[in-house]
Parts: sequence; structure tokens; C-alpha cells
Amino acid sequence: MTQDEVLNEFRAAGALLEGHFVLSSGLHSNRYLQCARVLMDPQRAARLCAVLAEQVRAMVTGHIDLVASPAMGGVVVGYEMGRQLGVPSIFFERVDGKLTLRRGFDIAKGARVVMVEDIVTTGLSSRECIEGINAEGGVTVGAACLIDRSGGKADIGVPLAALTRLDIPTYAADKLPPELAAIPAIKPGSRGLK
Ligand SMILES: O=P(O)(O)OC[C@H]1O[C@H](OP(=O)(O)OP(=O)(O)O)[C@H](O)[C@@H]1O
Ligand SMILES: O=C(O)c1cc(=O)[nH]c(=O)[nH]1
Ligand SMILES: [Mg+2]
Repeated sequence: MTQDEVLNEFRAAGALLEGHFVLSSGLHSNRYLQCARVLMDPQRAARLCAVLAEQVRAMVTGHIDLVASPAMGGVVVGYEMGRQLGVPSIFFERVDGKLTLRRGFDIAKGARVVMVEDIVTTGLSSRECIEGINAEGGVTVGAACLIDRSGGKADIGVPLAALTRLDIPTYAADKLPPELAAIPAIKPGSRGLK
């Protein structure tokens, strides 16, 4: 799938947003990829994840036991990736800020796990989820996301498959370009929500 084809799916879903956004990392950006709008269409989700699952199969040597994702953004894409890879899918959710397994989910010791995210920006959420997987006794054999918007610069410590990589600028809150500072910021994600 070419980058244009991936972005056309996002465009068709109304998921390529422009404005002033505060990201999960606290960095600011003039663009936001609203994956929830992409994944709300089961057929579109299946189309995209079929391609991503193929990439994961080619990337990971050996078998895969489980997909694990960080909530919220990772839940739907993780489920569809589990379906495409033929393995169960579980998610970590934040309890007092820490990604935690709840709802009776567990990871068998030595299970070979693929961490699945919707978006990678700094890679912090992915690294937190991988830490959680490994702390539960799993072995993270690879990772996948719909879009790596770090342009491939984020290092999450395991190989990362992505439908496409974009290099989208981000800014610290005290280093905003004037055109961004002039627009009120919104924070679409759920990290830190009260
Ligand atoms: O690579 P990073 O810098 O960590 O940014 C990407 C993360 O940010 C978003 O989640 P967010 O924390 O906004 O919460 P959500 O998934 O609940 O929307 C997205 O779903 C990724 O998890
Ligand atoms: O970094 C983020 O929080 C982020 C960026 C983006 O484009 N989309 C998203 O869902 N999260
Ligand atoms: Mg998230």
C-alpha cells in the first residue's frame, strides 16, 4: 500500500485534522491523525490491518501468541490485528497514569507478543506498553502501528511495522511558531484526562 493510498483512507474517513493540538507527549502540532475515525468503519479497519498484519508476519521471525495494545487508541486496531493474525488481543489501560492489565487479562510466561498502537509520535506510549508486556512475563517480538509520525525516528526498542511513516513537526509548549500560538489548542487524546 503506498503512502498516498494510506492517506486517502485517512482523508476519506475525515481523520486528517489541521489546527492546534496538544499531543499525548505534551508536544504541540498543527496536524492530528484521528485514528478513531478511520477505525469506526469495520471494512476500512480490516483493509488497513490486513496490510499491516502482512508486514508484521514478514518482520517477526517465529510465531506470535498474542497482541497487546495501550488503551484507548490501541484497542480497536489491536483487536483487528489480533483477528488478522489469528491470535487473541488484550489491552492495557491507565490506572493512576500507569498502563495496567485489568478485566481478567493476563500474559502467559514467555508468550510472544506483538504490541499494537494506532499512532507513534515520540514512542513513549509504545515503550510504556512494551514495559508492561515484559513485566507481565511476555516477550515483545515486534510492534506495529497504523502511522509512525516520527518519520522513523522514534526508538521503541523493538522492530516497528507501520503502514506509512510521516515526519510531522512537533513543538514544545514554549517554542510555538506564531501561527500556532494564535489558535486555541485542543487535546484530543485521553492521557491525563480527569
Ligand atoms: O508516541 P506517543 O508520543 O506516546 O504518542 C502516541 C500516543 O498518543 C495517543 O494516545 P493518547 O495518550 O493521546 O491517549 P488515547 O490513546 O487514549 O487517545 C496515541 O493513541 C498513542 O498512544
Ligand atoms: O501524539 C499524539 O498524541 C497523537 C498524534 C496524532 O496524530 N494522533 C493521535 O491519535 N495521537
Ligand atoms: Mg493512545
